[in-house]
Amino acid sequence: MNINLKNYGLNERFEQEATLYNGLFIARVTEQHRDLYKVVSEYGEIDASVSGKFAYHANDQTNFPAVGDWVMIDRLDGSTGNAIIHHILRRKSVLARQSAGTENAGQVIAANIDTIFICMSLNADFNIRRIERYLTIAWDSMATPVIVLTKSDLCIDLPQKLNDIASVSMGAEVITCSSENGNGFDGINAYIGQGKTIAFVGSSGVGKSTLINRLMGQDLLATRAIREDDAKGRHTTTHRQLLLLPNGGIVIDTPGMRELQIYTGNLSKTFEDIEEIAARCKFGDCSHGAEPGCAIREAIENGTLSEKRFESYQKLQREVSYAGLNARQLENEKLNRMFGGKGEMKQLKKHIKDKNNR
Ligand SMILES: Nc1nc2c(ncn2[C@@H]2O[C@H](COP(=O)(O)OP(=O)(O)OP(=O)(O)O)[C@@H](O)[C@H]2O)c(=O)[nH]1
Ligand SMILES: [Zn+2]
Repeated sequence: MNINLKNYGLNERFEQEATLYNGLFIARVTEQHRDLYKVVSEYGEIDASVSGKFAYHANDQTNFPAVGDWVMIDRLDGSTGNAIIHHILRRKSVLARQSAGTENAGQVIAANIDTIFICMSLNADFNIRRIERYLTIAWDSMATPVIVLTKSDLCIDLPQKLNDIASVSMGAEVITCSSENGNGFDGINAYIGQGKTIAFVGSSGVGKSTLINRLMGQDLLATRAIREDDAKGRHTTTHRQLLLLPNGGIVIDTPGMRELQIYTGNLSKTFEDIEEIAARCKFGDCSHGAEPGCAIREAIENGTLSEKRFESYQKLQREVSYAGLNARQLENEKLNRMFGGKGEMKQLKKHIKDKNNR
């Protein structure tokens, strides 16, 4: 079997890094099941696991391979047993689940994604705070976030909603679409092409599966309507975590992406009370520090809000550090946090600029 890994997103940067590892072969992780991986190499798909040494030195969860990672394996032929993964090539982007407050290391959901489509439906699911959280996760990942407002066929007050979104989108493009009538798919397709890796996040039921099916040109993923019809679960066989789009491009859709939705969804619910109190602060941009008329500090003083709870809320509000920055400043902030080296930074900046100029 001879597979063109460029279709799977292989580029010069990874090819070059791979030359550092003599005698090993480059492959991309297409599936993860606990300790067992599926990877695709030039010779096709093969089962793989990490070497004992690798596991020993990987002191936290984020150092283990994830779907989308480029890895170096010791064989191309599975007839002599699982391939052994010896190295992960440097990740271009990392989508990780934010750990709630504490020192818990994050968990990598997928790696080397170019574009994260943050999906929100224009009817039932519409929630600006949730978009902010997803945006934070996406900016942190180093992938480019694009906001996709789904089910436009069901929306009656689009201008108002677009207005609300504009106040938080911070430079991310906003696309309005409908899988029902196909509107807006040109906007999505602009981010799709050979070797580009994309992913869809968003609450359950916003239409991610429907969208992916439409892009795939076939009903590959069971949408909710089908799952509900199907009490016996005939359609619930696990689907592929990495899909090749018919006209080029790669979709990553792991179970972790689905958990990400639940996780962020819960956060929003969990801190509803604090957001309600904060809405009563005298100043809209109150930092709940020394400002007069701060409803949060008042609530902590009179005991209606626990200080601990407010602290954990603040920890989760990583987006606060982004507030007020424009798109360019945001990119710089991200790059600064991610890289020390100037060369790589320059390269990345150019890359992002090219992307934005498209
Ligand atoms: N009217 C309308 N309905 C849609 C559209 N897109 C999806 N739906 C419906 O919305 C429901 C949920 O869609 P899914 O694609 O299963 O949503 P999902 O985001 O994949 O949900 P999870 O798999 O639970 O994460 C289904 O009944 C779809 O038929 C749309 O553009 N317009
Ligand atoms: Zn306040």
